[in-house]
Amino acid sequence: MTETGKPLLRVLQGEAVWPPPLWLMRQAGRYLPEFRALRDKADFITRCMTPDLATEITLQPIRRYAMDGAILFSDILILPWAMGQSLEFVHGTGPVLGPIRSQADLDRLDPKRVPEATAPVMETLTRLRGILDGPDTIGAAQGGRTTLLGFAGAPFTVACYMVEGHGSREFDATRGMAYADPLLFDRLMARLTEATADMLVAQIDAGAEAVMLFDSWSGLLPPNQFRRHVIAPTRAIVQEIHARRPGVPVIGFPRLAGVMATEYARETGVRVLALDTGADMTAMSRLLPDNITLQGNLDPLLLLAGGDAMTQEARAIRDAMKGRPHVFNLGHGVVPATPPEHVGELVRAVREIGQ
Ligand SMILES: Cc1c2[nH]c(c1CCC(=O)O)Cc1[nH]c(c(CCC(=O)O)c1C)Cc1[nH]c(c(CCC(=O)O)c1C)Cc1[nH]c(c(C)c1CCC(=O)O)C2
Repeated sequence: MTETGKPLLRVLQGEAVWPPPLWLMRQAGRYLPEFRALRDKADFITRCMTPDLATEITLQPIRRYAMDGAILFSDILILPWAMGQSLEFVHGTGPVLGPIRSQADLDRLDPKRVPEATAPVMETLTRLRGILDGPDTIGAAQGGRTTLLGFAGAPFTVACYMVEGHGSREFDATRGMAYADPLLFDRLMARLTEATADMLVAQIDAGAEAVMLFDSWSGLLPPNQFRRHVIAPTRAIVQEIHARRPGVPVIGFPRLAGVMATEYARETGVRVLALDTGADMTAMSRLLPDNITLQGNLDPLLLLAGGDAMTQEARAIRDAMKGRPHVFNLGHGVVPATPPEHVGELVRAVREIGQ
C-alpha cells in the first residue's frame, strides 16, 4: 500500500474516512500480558532506550488488534532525562525527578545532550517504520497500512513534572513558580519549547509520520496563563515543525482544557485536536472549522467495563463524527486493569458498519 493509502494518515491530513481509523493512548502497556512479561526484563528507562525492547513493545498492540496507528514506546519524561535531570520510575509511585526550583538547577540541564541521549529512540522509530512499511512480518495483515506516530510532552506538562519532581493532582509548586518567579519559569519553558521542537523534528527524520503533543495538565491553568504557557509554546513548536518539515501533521492534546480547547485549536495551528473524555465531540465539531481533524474520546473506564455500554457509546461517538475527519481514540490512556478482550471488542465495534 502506498503511503497516502494509510487510513490514519489520510484522516490526520484532513480527509474524512469511514469507518474512522483508530488507535488508543497507552495501547502498549500493563494491560497486555506480553508487555508485563517484558517488563521484568529491564526497568522502564532501559526498555525505552533499548531498540529491541521498545520496537517489540510498540508492535504488541498492532499484532493483537491491527491498530491503524503505532505510537512509539517511550515517555514524555525522556526529554528532561536526556537533558540531564535525574529520573526514576518507582513502582507504585510513578516518576521521581530531581526537582528544578532555581536558576542553578536549570543551568545544570544541557539541551545539547539530547540528540546523543535520544539516539536509541530514533533508532527504534527507524526500525519500526521499516517493519510497518515492509512485507507483513508482524502477523497482523497490516500490509503497510499502519501509521507511525512520534510524540513529546508539551512544555507545560513536562515542566509540571520537572518542577514538582513527581506526579500530582494540582502541581502547586509548578503553578507557584509560574506566578512567583515568572522569569525563571519562562526560561524553563523557553528551553523546553526549543528542545521539544528539535526532538520532534528528529523523530520525523527517523520515521514518524505524524507527531502528538501531550499536554495532560494544561487544564490546571486559568485562561491567561493557558494562553501564555500552553497556546504560545505549542504554536511555536507547530510553526517550527511546519517550517522545517512541511506537511507533517501535529496532534495537540490539551487535556481538561474545556472551552479553551477551541482557542487552542484555532491559535496553535495544530492539524488535529485530541479531546479528553469530558469534551462534547459534537459541540466541539460545530465550534471548529471542519478542516481540523478531531481525535477521541471514549472514556477509558468504559473500555475497562466493556460490554454493551462500551460498544454503544463507541458507536455513538463514531456515528456523530461521520462525515468529518475523525480519529477514534480514548479520552485518556488505557487503564492497567483493562481486560485485553475488551480492546478487541472495541476495535470490532468501531470497524463494524452497516447495522
Ligand atoms: C503525563 C504522561 C507521562 N507519560 C505520558 C504522559 C501523557 C499522557 C497522559 O496524560 O497519560 C505519555 C506516555 N507514556 C507512555 C507512552 C507510550 C505510548 C503509548 O502506548 O501510549 C506515552 C505516549 C508509556 C508509559 N509511561 C509510563 C508507563 C508505565 C511504566 C511501567 O510501569 O511499566 C508506560 C507504559 C510511566 C509514566 N509516565 C508518566 C507517568 C505519570 C507515569 C507513571 C504512571 C503510569 O504508570 O501510568 C508521565
